[in-house]
Amino acid sequence: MSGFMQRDEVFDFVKPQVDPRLNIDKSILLYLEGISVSFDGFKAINDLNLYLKHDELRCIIGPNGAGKTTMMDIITGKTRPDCGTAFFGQTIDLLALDETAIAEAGIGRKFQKPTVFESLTVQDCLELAMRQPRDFWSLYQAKSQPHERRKILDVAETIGLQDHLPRLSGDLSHGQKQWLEIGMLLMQQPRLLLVDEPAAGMTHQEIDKTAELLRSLAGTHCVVVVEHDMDFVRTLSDGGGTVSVLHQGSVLAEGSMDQIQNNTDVRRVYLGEDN
Ligand SMILES: Nc1ncnc2c1ncn2[C@@H]1O[C@H](COP(=O)(O)OP(=O)(O)OP(=O)(O)O)[C@@H](O)[C@H]1O
Repeated sequence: MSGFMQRDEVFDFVKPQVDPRLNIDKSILLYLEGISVSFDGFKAINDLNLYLKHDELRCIIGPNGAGKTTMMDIITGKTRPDCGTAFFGQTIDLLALDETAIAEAGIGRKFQKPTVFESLTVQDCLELAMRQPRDFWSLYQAKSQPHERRKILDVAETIGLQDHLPRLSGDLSHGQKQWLEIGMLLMQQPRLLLVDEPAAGMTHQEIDKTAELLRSLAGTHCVVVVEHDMDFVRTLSDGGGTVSVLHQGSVLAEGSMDQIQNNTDVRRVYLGEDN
C-alpha cells in the first residue's frame, strides 16, 4: 500500500498549520510597544509596552478600567490602536491583520463566559473547533480521520474530559464548560492563549483544576490570564510565573506575585493604600 493510503499516518498537509511566518528565535512571542488608544479623548491604553515569552504563563491584573480588556482587544485585532507596534514573533505585524487572520496566525482568545455549543456533545464541539472556520456542516458530512480522533482524545485528556466525550456539553458543569472551551481553542493549535477570568463562578475544586490546566499549557504555549481573583493569581504564578499590573493603560509593575504585593506603587494605586 502506498504511504498516501496509510490513513493512520499523520501527513504534514493535514496537520493544522502553525503560521510558517512565525519567528520566535528570540523566545519572545508577543511584542507590544508604545501602544496607545483613546476613546472619545480618554486614553484607555497609554504608551503600553509588554513582552511575552513563547512558553510563559503571564497573569495580568489591575483595577477596573485599567485597560486589560482593551489590551486583549488590540492583540486580537478587535480594537485598532492609535499608535504603537504589535508583533507576533519577530515577523508578524498584528496591526496589518484582521481578527480572522490573527486567530489563524495562532492567537486564541477565551472570553469569561463559556460559549460551547450546548446541543452538541463534547466530542462534536472539539471536532467542530478543529474544522472551523472551514465549514460547520463538514462536521456532519465527513467522518473524522484517525489522526483527528487522536487529536480530539489528546485534547480531551488535557482538559480532563476524556470520560465525557459523548455527553451533551449543555449538561456539563460550569467548570467543565470552561475547560471544554479551552479545549476547543487548543484544537486550533494556538501559540498564544488569552484567557479572561477563567475562575469566575467556579467551585474551589474546579479553580484548582483550572490552575493546573493553565500551568500545564504554559511551556508549549504562551498563556495570558486576565484575572481579578488574587488567590487564583497566586496559585497560577507559583513556580515562576510573572504578574503584570496594568494601571491607567500602562504597565505599572511586573514581577513575581510576592514582588507585586510588596511593590509600593502597586499598593498605592491598586490596593488603595497611601504608602
Ligand atoms: N469602546 C469603548 N468606548 C469608550 N470607552 C471605552 C471603550 N472600551 C473601553 N473603554 C474605557 O476604557 C477604559 C479601559 O477599559 P477596559 O475594559 O479595557 O478595562 P479593564 O481593565 O478590562 O476593566 P475591568 O477589570 O473592569 O474589565 C475604561 O475606562 C473603559 O470605560
